Amino acid sequence: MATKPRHSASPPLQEKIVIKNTVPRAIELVILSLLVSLLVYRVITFKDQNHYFPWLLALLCESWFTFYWILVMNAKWTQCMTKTYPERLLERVNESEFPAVDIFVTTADPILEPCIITMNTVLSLLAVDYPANKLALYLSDDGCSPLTFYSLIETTKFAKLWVPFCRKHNIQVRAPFRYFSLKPPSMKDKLLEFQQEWEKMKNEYENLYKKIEIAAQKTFPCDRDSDFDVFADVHRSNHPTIIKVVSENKEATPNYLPNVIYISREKNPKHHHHYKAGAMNVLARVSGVMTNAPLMLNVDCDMYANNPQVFLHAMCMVLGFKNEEDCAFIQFPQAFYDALKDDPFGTQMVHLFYIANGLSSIQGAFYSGSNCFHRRKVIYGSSLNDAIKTGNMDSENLHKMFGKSIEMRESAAQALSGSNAKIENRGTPSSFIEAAIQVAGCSYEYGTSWGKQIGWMYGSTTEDILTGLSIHGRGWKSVFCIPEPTPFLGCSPVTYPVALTQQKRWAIGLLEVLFTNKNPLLLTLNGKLWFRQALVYMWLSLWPIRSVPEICYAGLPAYCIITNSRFLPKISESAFLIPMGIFVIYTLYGIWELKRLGISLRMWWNIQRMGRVTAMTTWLFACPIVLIKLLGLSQTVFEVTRKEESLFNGDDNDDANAGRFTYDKSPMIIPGVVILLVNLTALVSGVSGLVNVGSRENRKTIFGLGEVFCSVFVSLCFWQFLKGLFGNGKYGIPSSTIWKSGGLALLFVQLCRRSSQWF
Ligand SMILES: O=c1ccn([C@@H]2O[C@H](COP(=O)(O)OP(=O)(O)O[C@H]3O[C@H](CO)[C@@H](O)[C@H](O)[C@H]3O)[C@@H](O)[C@H]2O)c(=O)[nH]1
Ligand SMILES: [Mn+2]
Repeated sequence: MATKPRHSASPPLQEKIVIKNTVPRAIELVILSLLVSLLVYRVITFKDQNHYFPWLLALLCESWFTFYWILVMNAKWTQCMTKTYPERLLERVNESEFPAVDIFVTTADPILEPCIITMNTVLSLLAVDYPANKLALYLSDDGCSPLTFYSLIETTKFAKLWVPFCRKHNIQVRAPFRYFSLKPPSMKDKLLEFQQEWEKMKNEYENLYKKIEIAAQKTFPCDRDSDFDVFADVHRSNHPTIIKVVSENKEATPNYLPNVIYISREKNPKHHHHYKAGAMNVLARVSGVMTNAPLMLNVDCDMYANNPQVFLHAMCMVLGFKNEEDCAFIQFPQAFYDALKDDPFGTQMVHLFYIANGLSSIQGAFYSGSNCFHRRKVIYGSSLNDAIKTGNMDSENLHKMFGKSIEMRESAAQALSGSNAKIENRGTPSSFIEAAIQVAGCSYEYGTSWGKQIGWMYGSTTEDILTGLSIHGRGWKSVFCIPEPTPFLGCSPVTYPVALTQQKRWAIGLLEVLFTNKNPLLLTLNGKLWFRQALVYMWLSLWPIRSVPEICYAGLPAYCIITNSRFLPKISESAFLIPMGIFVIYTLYGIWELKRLGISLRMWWNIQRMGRVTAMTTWLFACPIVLIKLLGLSQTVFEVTRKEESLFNGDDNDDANAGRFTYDKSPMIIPGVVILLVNLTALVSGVSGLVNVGSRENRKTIFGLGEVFCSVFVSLCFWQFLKGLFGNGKYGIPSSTIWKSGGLALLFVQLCRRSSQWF
């Protein structure tokens, strides 16, 4: 069923499609009623228990799971999708009236984020199907690396060949490393001209690749000329601002290259630089004074544009909504190239599809940090129906909010009032270098609203979620859209330790959100965040807290077997059907949901299994880390995720080992190993106990099949850790981790034995 057509003569540029969702809703309600029945059963039978402790703990955990299930149901209740029609754009608007877009690419470390990856992202963006005079690409380099700057110069030279080639032959994949790794196009039916140009491009790209590779091996990438002088003796965490206009479209011709600007913002150990959020705010300001486009696209350095029409899809939404309030930002999905088969580490997030579609029926998708078009005025703090929106801010207020730069204040006033649409009349970026350097200074933000009310928000290592939340909190809606082919593709972690680091940062950041003044519940009470949207934000922010009930529940079956008690109804009781029903229906439903997305059974299992493992390892760790931060004892850090140029470029040179778990000394896996050891101990002692029961007539086995089944299930979830206990080299869990975990497991078993006498 489609929503009401627009009352205009021309067909719509975008449409919201509501997807029928009756069966999933019914199943979810069944699961909910079973969960509630289980809680009721527990309360009623509480007094009949010999052991109160496991029963009470199970009741508490299941209450949490029920509450969480309601949050999930709320998030997925109505499924919507937005469809765009870029082919209709030109019927509506003249190309010269397309809004300008400032493109932000962030990179932070040329080693963790190899330059060639960043440069391919840059190339793919310079080559998109959009008038080049409407675009400016800003590369923010938090690594302050001359190599990145050198690579950008060389890449821009190559782009002068590459971009016309892509446009002329309508190439679909415009990141050369991907294009040339595809099967070469069959040349038989191609013109000789194409064949020659293809060969030439391939050679040119190989040259670029080699230049960057050779430069990366030197202490300084090239001869120091005047351009590179500024990089002499800089330290990445202590240096002045460096801004270089690498290429300028002086004549503003639609077919030339977009402006290309390199930025390395000032850093000083005395000033907190706020990681990516800080970089984004500098990008917003520098681009504000230089080009001030009404839209900004932000991508991580590894997210290349895989669909050259992505800007046109975005414009369908920018121009296609009658009320701009319906479209504060446009989020395209985060998808990955060369992703590990079947998602062994559970990092690819495909199962969040239904949540994203569910959000589309509320206030719209989360902002997820990359692949997102923002309206500049929304980033500048504009709320619906307020003075900021109408641009009625006096100069004093502008000063307070945006800082002392006159150029910044003027450009902000223009952006807020919407009068920046015609950027052609501005000077070229290079005429604003001084103003740009001023606003990129590390003390510029003091006493202003940057990071608090405007720009990217500070206070969480998932600045994306916090920033999106603050936008929704001001009443705006957002749009999520998945055109074909997938608009952006990036890297997902290819080793387990990298996945752990990423997951830890997410969990810390999500939990931090709850302790800011943007707590979703506060924003519903005091702001304009919709209640249901707030519940979805709660669902997300509570990920780390979830670790506590999950770990308790995973310990319960072991506890019961060791202490010969139970936390599930006996198999002979009809109430046994309740937990069994939940397990069976939930499992089948999960499989069916993912089947509909074309996901294999194996991948479903990996996602399920890693859901448990991640909750009990990295998420658990996030809780004390955030607590320590709240107590003011330390700061949280943004650790950059390592990107691999190609899956097989790591130290494993064959794909047989791709996706195999490797381990480092990270303490994060300890709780997982403990849970595994405890459950294995329980199973062994349980089975041997069963064997012995006959000989000890007065000792009746109380725990039942349910407990044993759960214990086996938990052990299966940690199967990779079990392999790690016996693995060699990097495939083995380090012995120090095993010893520590063993000790803790032993302690747990002893405590179980003792405690069973007390409860
Ligand atoms: O001090 C910093 C740290 C990071 N970055 C950049 O931030 C981006 C994202 O970092 P990455 O390590 O790739 O994080 P991921 O976990 O892969 O990123 C996801 O999660 C982040 C929030 O945790 C979001 O910011 C990202 O957009 C989102 O893709 C990269 O381009 C980095 O270069 C900086 O510019 N400065
Ligand atoms: Mn990333």
